[in-house]
Formats: sequence, C-alpha cells, structure tokens
Amino acid sequence: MDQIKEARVPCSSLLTYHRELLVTRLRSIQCILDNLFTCGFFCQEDVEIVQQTATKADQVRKVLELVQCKGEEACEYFIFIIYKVCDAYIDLQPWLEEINYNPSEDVAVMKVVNTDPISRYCEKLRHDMSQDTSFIMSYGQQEETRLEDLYTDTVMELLNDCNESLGFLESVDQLLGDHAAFNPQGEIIYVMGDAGVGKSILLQKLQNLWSIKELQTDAVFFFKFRCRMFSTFKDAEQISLRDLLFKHNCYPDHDPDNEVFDYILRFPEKVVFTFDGYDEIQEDVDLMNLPEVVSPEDKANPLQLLISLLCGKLLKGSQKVLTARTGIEIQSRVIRKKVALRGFSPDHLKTYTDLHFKEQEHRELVSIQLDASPHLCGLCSTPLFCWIVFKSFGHLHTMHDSFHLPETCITLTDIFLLLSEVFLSRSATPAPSLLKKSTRCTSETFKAGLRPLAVFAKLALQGMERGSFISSQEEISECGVMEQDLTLGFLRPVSEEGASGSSATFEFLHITLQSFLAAFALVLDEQAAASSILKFFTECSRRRKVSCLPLDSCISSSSKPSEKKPFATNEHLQFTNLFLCGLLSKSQRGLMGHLVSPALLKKKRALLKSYLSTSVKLHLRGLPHYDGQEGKKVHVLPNFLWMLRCIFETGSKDIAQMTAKGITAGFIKLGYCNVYSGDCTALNFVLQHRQKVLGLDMDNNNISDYGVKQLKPSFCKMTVVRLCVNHLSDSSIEILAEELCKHKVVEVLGLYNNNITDVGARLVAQIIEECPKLRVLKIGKNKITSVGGRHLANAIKKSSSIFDVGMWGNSLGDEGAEAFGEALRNHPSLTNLSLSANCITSRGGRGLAEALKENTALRIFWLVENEMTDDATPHLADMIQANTAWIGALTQLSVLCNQRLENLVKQIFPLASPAQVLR
Ligand SMILES: Nc1ncnc2c1ncn2[C@@H]1O[C@H](COP(=O)(O)OP(=O)(O)OP(=O)(O)O)[C@@H](O)[C@H]1O
Repeated sequence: MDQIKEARVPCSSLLTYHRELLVTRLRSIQCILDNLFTCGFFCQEDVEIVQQTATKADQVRKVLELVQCKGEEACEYFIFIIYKVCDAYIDLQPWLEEINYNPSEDVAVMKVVNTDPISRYCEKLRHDMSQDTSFIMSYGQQEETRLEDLYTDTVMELLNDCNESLGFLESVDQLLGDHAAFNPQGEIIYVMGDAGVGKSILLQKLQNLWSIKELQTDAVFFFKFRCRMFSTFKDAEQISLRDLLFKHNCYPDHDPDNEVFDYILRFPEKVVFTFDGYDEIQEDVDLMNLPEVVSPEDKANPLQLLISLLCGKLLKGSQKVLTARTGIEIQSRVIRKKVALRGFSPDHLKTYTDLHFKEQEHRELVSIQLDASPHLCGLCSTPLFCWIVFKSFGHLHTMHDSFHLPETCITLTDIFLLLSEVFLSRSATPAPSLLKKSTRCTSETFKAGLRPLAVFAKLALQGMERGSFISSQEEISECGVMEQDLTLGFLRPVSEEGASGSSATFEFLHITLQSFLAAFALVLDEQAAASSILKFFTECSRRRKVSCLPLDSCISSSSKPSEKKPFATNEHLQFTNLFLCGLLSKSQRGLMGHLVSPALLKKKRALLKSYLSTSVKLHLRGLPHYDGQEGKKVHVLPNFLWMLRCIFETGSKDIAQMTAKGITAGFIKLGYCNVYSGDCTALNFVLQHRQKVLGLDMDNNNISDYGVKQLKPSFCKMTVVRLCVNHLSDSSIEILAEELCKHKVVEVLGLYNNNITDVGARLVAQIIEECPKLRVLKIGKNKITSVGGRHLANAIKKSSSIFDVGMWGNSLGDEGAEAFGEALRNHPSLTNLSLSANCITSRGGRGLAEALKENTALRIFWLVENEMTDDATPHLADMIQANTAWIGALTQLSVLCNQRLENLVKQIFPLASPAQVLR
C-alpha cells in the first residue's frame, strides 16, 4: 500500500507540470475557493488575494501558487475538487484521465461542496421544474392531482419522414434517445397529436423525470416554453437569447461572470428544450423580412429567436422537443425523429380508470358503462375527454343520486356540457351533505349559472376573434368576469411570465374549452344578427388553404404567406363550429330553450342546417373523382371529416341522409385523414343512410377496435374494407368476420400492419371461405405464425375467387410455407402472392417449389427476405424449369438475391430485365 503511495507522482508536481493547461482550462474559481476555504487550506486573506486579481487566468495562477505553498495535501485536495465537481470542470476531465487520476484514501473522505454556478443553476432549474410539473391541472385551483398518481402512458408511435410507422415508444424515457431517429442532421424531436391527446402532459412528464433525475440523459439544463407565450410579445419587442432563457425559466443566482450562459453556448448538446404547441403561434410578424438571428449576443424578436433555435441557427446541437397538433407539417430536414400520439389503448384506459377512481364503487360503475359503450371508449381514448368524463362522473355521482353517464350516443358537446355543469354546480349549490344527495337538474344549474357562463363565453369568443388564447386582467374585467367567478375553474392563471412587465394573465383550462364557450357565446348572443353564428364556418372555408408556418418560412423561402392569419391552424375554429352544431342540435333543445329565446334558437338552428346542407352538397360535388380498379373513386379532403363530425353533432338525420345520397362514387378514400375511433360513430351515422354498396379505404388512421365496433352496422354494404395500419386487434376481426360473413359482399379486405394474431387469422380464414366475392386480402405485417397461416392457406385453397394475397412480414415459417404450397397446387385463381419476410428456410422453399410445379395461375410471387440458403436454389430453379406454362406467364419472381438463380432466370426470361424478375 505504502509502495503504491510512493509510486504516485506528487500532486504538487502535477500542478507545476500542467500549470499552463490548468490556467487555460480551469473556469469556475469560486467553487475551488469555497472548498479550500471551508476545509481550512485557505484563510480569508487568501481568498481575497485571489478575488482581487484582475483576470481569470491570473486568478488561477494565484490559486495554484497558494495551493502549492500550502503543501501536498492542499494540492491533492485541489485536484480532488476538480474530480468531484465534474460538471463545472468538464474541460479538465480529459486531463484527469490523462494523468490517470484516482483519489487517495485520505482525500476521498474529504467533503467537497459544489458551489459552482453551473451546478447551482442546474439544481435550481431542477427544483423549479419539479415544483412546476408535479401536479396535473384540475378543476379550479384548489384541487390538484399529483402527476405521478395519474400519468398513464399513451400510444406513442414512431414515424419516419413519410409518416410510416417505425414501431412504438415503450416509455417517455425513450423520447430523447436515438432510436428511430431517421435524420441524424435534424435536431427536432417532433411530437404530434390531436387536441387533448396528451402532448403537453407528455412534455410535463419528461420535464418532471428530468427534474427528479430519472430521465436517462446527460443534459445539464432543461428549458421549457409554451409557444403561445411567443405571441404575447409586441411586434417591435427585442430580447436577447440570455433573457429568453433566464427570464422565462429561472435566473442563475451567484453568477457574476456569466458562467452559466457561457457554458450553454459552449455545450449546447447539454441543453434540452421543450416547445409546446407550435400550432398556437400567432403569426403577427412578417418573418420573411426579418434578418435571421445567428449570434447569441444579438437581440431579436422572441419569435425570431424561437425559429433560430428550432432551425439550429442558435445553440446548434441542443436537443429540442416540439409539439403540435396533427396536420402541421414541418420540413423533414430539421426533424430528427417523429412521434405521433394516438391516445389511450384499451389497456391504458383500464389503467387510467383504476388510477383515477380511488373508490371501488366508482371504478366498477364506470368500467361497466365503458364496456357497454364502444363509442364512449372511443371518445375516452383521447385523454382530455376521458379526464372530463371521469371527473364529471365522480363529481356528479357524489352530488346526486344515481348519476349515470348518458347512455345514448354521447357527443363531444355532451362532454363539455357535463364539464360546464360541474363548474357551475360548484358555485350554485352548497357543499353536498353526506346524508342527503340532491336531485340533479341540469337546466336549473345552467339557469342559475347563466351569468358567469355568459361572461366566460363572451371572453372565449372575443379571444377567438382576436386570435388569442391568453386574456389580460383588463379583458377579463371588461367582459364582466367577477372575482368569485375565477374560482369556478373555467380559467386558470398563466404561470410563466409573458411579455416583459405584463400583469397577470389567464387562459382557459384547455383550448377546446375555449372553443366550446365561444360556440356558447354565438348561441347565447341575442344582439348580433343570427347569421353571425356562421362566422367561423366562413373563416374556415376561407382559410382552407394549407397553412404556412413560421418554421416553413425559415427553412424554405419559397412560400410566402398570402394573408395575415392569427393562428397556424384553424382547428380551434373547427371545434367551435362543431360545438355550435351540438348546442343547436335537437337533443339540446330542452336545455338551450332555458337559456335563449326559443324563437331565436329556432332561427339559428334553421340557418345552421341550411348552411350545412349547402356546404355538404358543394363539397361532395367538388370532390375530384377518378376511375380505379374498384370503380369510381373519390379521395375526400380532410375537411370532409370535420363535416362528418359536425353532422353527427347536429344529430340531424336529414343532413346525414342527404350526405349519404350525395356520395355518388362507389369508393371513398379516407386514408391518412387522421380519423380516430370517435369519428367512426360519425361516419357510421351517415353511412347507415346509404342504400348502395360502397368501398371504404381507411388505411393509415387511428381507428382502433373501438372504431371498428362503431362501424359495425355499416359493414353490411361495404365491398372494400381497407383498415390497414389502424391498431386493430383480434377483437376487430371478430366483428368483421361476423358482419362480412353475414352479408357476403366484401371483395377487398385490407388488414395490413395491425395486431392480428393466429386467433384473428382463423377468423379471416372464415371470411375467405364464406365470402365468395373476396378477391384481395392484405394481411401482411401482423403477428401470424404457422398456426394461423395453415388456417388461411386451407381457406385460400378452397376459394375460387381470391386472386391477390399479401402475407408479407408475418412468421409463417416452413410449416406455414408448406401449407401455402398445398394451397397453390392447382389453384385456379390466385395470381399474386407475397410470402416475403416470413422466416421461411430452405425446407419451406423446397415445399413451395414442389407445389408450384402444379400451378399455372400464379403471376407475381414474392419470397424475398426469408432464410433460404443456396440449397433451396436448385429446387426453385427446378420449379421454374419444370413448369413451362408458368414460365411463360410469370412476370415477377422475387427470391433471395442469389447469383445462380439470377443467371438461371436470365436464361429463362431473356427479355425481362433482372430487376423486374429478381429483387
Ligand atoms: N398521459 C396522460 N395521463 C393522464 N392524463 C392525461 C395524459 N395525457 C393527457 N391527460 C389529460 O388530458 C388533459 C389534456 O392533455 P394535454 O393538455 O396534454 O393535451 P394536448 O395534446 O396538449 O392538447 P392541445 O393540443 O389541445 O393543447 C390533461 O390535462 C390531462 O388531464
């Protein structure tokens, strides 16, 4: 031991030898001084001597000089401080490695306190962030729920730049990692999702994990911003990057030398930013004409700073998570990774129900009601709506005898009416007595709460018109909101400071609530002309043109925004229109009749109905038709979905009927339209009035099993059922099998890339057997093994109509391949088959080759990405040569890229290019 000690180079010598390096790389002197002083190596006078030295380099020289004077122990402790406070002495860590530093036992027991400004700031940020993020918003400001008690993971799908799925994130912790990062040059992790799907909460969870050091990252700083904050600055206002970071998050204390900011500039990769709600930015400044900010010292408009940060012009290398509503497209070259939030899966919903309801009785009651209503489950797959439904249920059930969630088809308007009822009942009624519950009377609650409701509605509408999600104290007072109204819960204070020096500001609990209240204001208004209820419909149709966002203009200068528009998207206006339809629906006539004069209500309803009818007609007439294999097709525009939602919300059978009739094409494409499970109720509401058969392509949406349940009554007339990439499980296939086998009209069934197992495959086999018109089946990329494969193959063997089967990307294995071989033997109709990527080895290849000798129908056969080795080649070659009829007709054969086979195929197909034949 002593020998080892003796072998060490004395620390004082190390300091002398590396003096130059230490002088250039040692930055935070304060922490060194503090510790040397606390441990008694330095006296006050020593500290003052150092502090009085003019330059930083001289200060280091002084410290080294003094430390060396104090002896070996002081020198050793000096190096130990650098070793312990690695954050602050990051530049010296390589040096410690170089000298192979290992603290001696004597020094290792000594205490080092980290008083470095960077570490202190990091701690302060963590502390503040933890305070800000530990609670989830709730009614009013009194009731708060801990994030950790309620946070439930949602479905987080990873996408590539073409929005194709790359799998799923298992936990928030993986968000910052490199997995599924499709563009290493991009710096933005882009999280998108519909209103209320949980984007903000996901960021909150991420921030919270960082604050409690449970996020796997070496990030030292974490700055969070809400994009709507950037709209609160005046056009001409200019601030520095330093102010943006520090004033709008937290300020570094005890940092006279600006070390924190310097550190951020030097190590941007140690910084994480979250920017929430990119869609909420108001485009008040003409970004095209503003110079780009490239120097971190320059002052600029905050929005410009934001864009420069996002584009990597400022703090290049920092990690940035940006959220926005679905539909906001940002150029792929700035995106590193894309995540689409899809809401609660059935399992998540169950977990959330258990977390939400502490009382067993409530939990059970709600579970029963959810089980009975797939539509309600569909709505509840959006966490915001789920939270409202559960909160309202809890509250109203406690207040009143036998409160149940509405059993009939609950609409979004119903959900927000429930929320308002809860808010209003909090002020109107005294605290519930434990012994006696009151009888619920919704109209009385609304009548009693009409004044506050009307003032909040007015405020919401004014905000919409002004293009603002934030209201000042003056605006609130001008609308007539009183002090006591603020406790109801509609509004909440905005936590972070907006434009510098501004007074307290408020925002609605959620932007969707603002949309709802704005619709309420339109209905309640007895002064304005009745036709003014349509103002946002007009606005939306005027702005239908794809939005041009600030980031677009920053990174591509090709498209200049044609007009000044308050928001990047108009979804909040579409929601207002939707709620207007709901409030003016027949089913709300009773309630609204208590709040508005019946004559005016009637007039408004008639106006709305006539507007909707006309615009649906115009929309359907204007859709481009094109002829495809399946007949006349239309690819509807995203606005069609909003129309369907509005029609459903009105509950008007007439309009639904008219819409169903107006669809003249035999095939509608709703692919990539962001249809979620709740929308299927609206679609079904219209389709149930259709007499003729119809093809429906809903590929690449977020329908889930709840959506399929909602569409159940419509499957009877569907010739094309395309539900690829929609998170379906076997329970959806159960419904499809039941319906499709009953009606036998289906010709095309698309189920590619879902979660179908052998159980579902067996049901699909039943569909093949029982539906004589089925021609096309796409069931690739599911979870089917040889068991399900055998069922499918047996069914295909019996079918004489099927001609195109896509099985790519399952796990059929050799047994499955052999079963398909049997099905192919003498099959009369099957011309296209893909068995690629199915774990088929040479054995399976041989089996297929044998069977194919007796097949004359196959034209296109895919077998790529299997596990066949060279020994399968002679068999496949044999198969090709043995069947002359087949050789003449086969146009594509894709097997393993195999030179022998390639040469052979070239001989057989002298005219075909190898690419056409082999892949
Ligand atoms: N993962 C989750 N676990 C539990 N509750 C959640 C979760 N996500 C969302 N919620 C609930 O839904 C509410 C709305 O979520 P959030 O504000 O995050 O939605 P959003 O996607 O940001 O909506 P918008 O685009 O309209 O701003 C939350 O306040 C919370 O009550």
